[in-house]
Amino acid sequence: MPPRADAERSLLVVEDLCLSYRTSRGPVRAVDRVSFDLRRREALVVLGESGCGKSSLAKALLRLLPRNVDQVSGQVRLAGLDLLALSEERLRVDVRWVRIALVMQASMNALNPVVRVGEQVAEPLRVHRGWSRARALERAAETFALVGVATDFLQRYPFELSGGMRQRVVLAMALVTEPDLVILDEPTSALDVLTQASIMNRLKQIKAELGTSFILITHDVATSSELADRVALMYAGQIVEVSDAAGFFREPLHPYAQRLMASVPRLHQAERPSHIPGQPPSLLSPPAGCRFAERCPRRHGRCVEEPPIFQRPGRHAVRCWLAAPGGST
Ligand SMILES: Nc1ncnc2c1ncn2[C@@H]1O[C@H](COP(=O)(O)OP(=O)(O)OP(=O)(O)O)[C@@H](O)[C@H]1O
Repeated sequence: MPPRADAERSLLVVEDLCLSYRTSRGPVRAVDRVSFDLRRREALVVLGESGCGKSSLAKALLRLLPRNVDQVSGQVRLAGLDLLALSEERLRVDVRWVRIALVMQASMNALNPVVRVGEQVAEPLRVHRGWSRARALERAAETFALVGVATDFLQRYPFELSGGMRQRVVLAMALVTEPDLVILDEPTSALDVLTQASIMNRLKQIKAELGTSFILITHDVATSSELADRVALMYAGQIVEVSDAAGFFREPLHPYAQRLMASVPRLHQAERPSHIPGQPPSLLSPPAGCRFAERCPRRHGRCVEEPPIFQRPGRHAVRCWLAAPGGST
């Protein structure tokens, strides 16, 4: 939980957020007591391997939930407004697209194939702000320029665009209403490395120019380092470390974070990258103690108990006994 002074400066404060799904094999707790805060103009990268709960977290923030969701609890406050307590109507009219836009995984493949992309980018302004078609198209053209798409592309259909261009169009759709926060779920994972880098660069410029905050969800350490001011590392439904990005990439404290960084290939590095042996635990029946213990080279007796979140100086928190006061991180 962020200290009070931080909470007051935050755009988004998430506390003890939990989400579970009903399945035929029992409840799956995909998001388990997740807490973090995000300031204006900040980019938080939620990093973690496939299945750790990143997309579920994004959906829980905006209550865009599949039917088999069993339970959502905790708090999500956007500038003081409690999103989990808000009526569905207010969430739809006042928050989604208007204040928080979500770009879902693979959404560049979900553009309407028979509508010109300019019209699709203009649509959120017509629906959520009631703007005329002409005014909305004018703003769509400005937003195309912002994301690096030539304005004559407004007239094109999705199939006439490359994957990178389609992804920029989807970003334009998220940015056109000038929301406070844009959540991007794996926005570039289907694209080649150069296109990924160019889109990340563009997001950085947009953050500086418009003051937009971002939550970027990814499994890719390299992509995440480009935009991140802060990093929240997820493992088996929980955030295990949240830290400023520079500190995280230089000297992560959680043993999972350390192993993850050691698994990333680097130039000018003598040792070969090492993969992390084993698998994350099933979210149907996670272990009672630390969830990483089974794969952890620094496991010790205390790890049979679940570690709480230990606050470190700065806005740094670690869910590991080694980070306890007097511990050896
Ligand atoms: N609708 C659902 N019903 C049941 N279980 C689900 C549902 N959606 C996700 N899960 C489960 O919840 C867990 C977290 O999934 P989630 O998609 O949030 O992870 P992720 O980190 O985003 O992974 P990926 O990047 O592969 O999508 C996984 O065990 C997944 O199987």
